[in-house]
Amino acid sequence: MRSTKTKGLEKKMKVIGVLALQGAFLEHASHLEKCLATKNYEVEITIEIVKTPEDLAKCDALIIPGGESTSMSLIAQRTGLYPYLYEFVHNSNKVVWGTCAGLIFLSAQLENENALVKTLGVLKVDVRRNAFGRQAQSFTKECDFSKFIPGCDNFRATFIRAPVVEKILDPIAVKSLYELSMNGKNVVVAAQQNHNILVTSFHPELADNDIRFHDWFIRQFVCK
Ligand SMILES: NC(=O)CC[C@H](N)C(=O)O
Repeated sequence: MRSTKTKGLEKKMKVIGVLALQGAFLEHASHLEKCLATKNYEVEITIEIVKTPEDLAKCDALIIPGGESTSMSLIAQRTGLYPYLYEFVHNSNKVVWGTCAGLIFLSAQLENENALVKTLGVLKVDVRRNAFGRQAQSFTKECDFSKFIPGCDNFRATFIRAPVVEKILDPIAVKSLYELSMNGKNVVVAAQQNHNILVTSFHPELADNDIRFHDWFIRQFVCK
């Protein structure tokens, strides 16, 4: 474990990577920077923009951002990064957070539009892509996440051509954190697998100046 000394106190160091093949990676980096600038954590955190296996090798945690999962998957394969990503996300000592397309990329099973996406297959769920429809059906909803983020009862969650978890394939490993009602049934839009994998259908990185979700991710997953 890497460590650093500040004022005589030994602090563990952790590197949070943001996968930068395509999509909203800069927005995640910006929210993480705001967390580091305004909050105190028990570990020393640095942020790494990840494009190569060398970048990924530095990381303890990885955020896979929103974008287009088909493009993300194809770019990962063409750049040769795919096997390194596969190994990383299947390593239980690593932390991973997939948002939107990142959720799709991590999933074991796709209900639809699966022809061109080679997923990383680690998240034991069945996911429906574009579950709410196309871009025109994208929306922002104020959500009460206080059941798992204390006090966070009014988070403005943005859903952009969002996927949903239609079925949890391993209910021991995967816990639903938040659900929405869709066509008379509940669908999962935030979930955790074991202690180290978080997925959200929505984009906390697009919540203007609201870093509560990223702060919770750092405390709940990265600092643990
Ligand atoms: N905002 C997003 O990441 C959209 C995901 C995209 N609709 C897909 O299926 O890959």
